[in-house]
Amino acid sequence: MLFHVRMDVNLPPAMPPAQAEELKKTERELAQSLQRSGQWRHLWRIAGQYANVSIFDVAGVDELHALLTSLPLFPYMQIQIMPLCRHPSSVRDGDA
Ligand SMILES: O=C(O)C[C@H]1C=CC(=O)O1
Repeated sequence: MLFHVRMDVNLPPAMPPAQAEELKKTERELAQSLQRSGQWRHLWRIAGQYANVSIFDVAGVDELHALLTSLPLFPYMQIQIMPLCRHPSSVRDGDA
């Protein structure tokens, strides 16, 4: 099942820079691992914002929830989720 997810990151201004860098590093490693496994299908930066638009390919909402809450930056993100289904006019076969 595909989900469109928008994540807006808001790190507290008072967070020590070294802690922020460590969080971003561990987030990057996990995000890249999930991309290689195919669960995190697309990852795009929203221009000019500390935010991304992503497409996840997971079994369902429970797996998506577990994945998102496992992200190191999860406590500092606002997340919007849109479940996707195939558009009848899409010329692509399969999903996305
Ligand atoms: O930078 C972000 O958009 C937040 C998060 C998503 C992937 C990653 O490496 O960090």
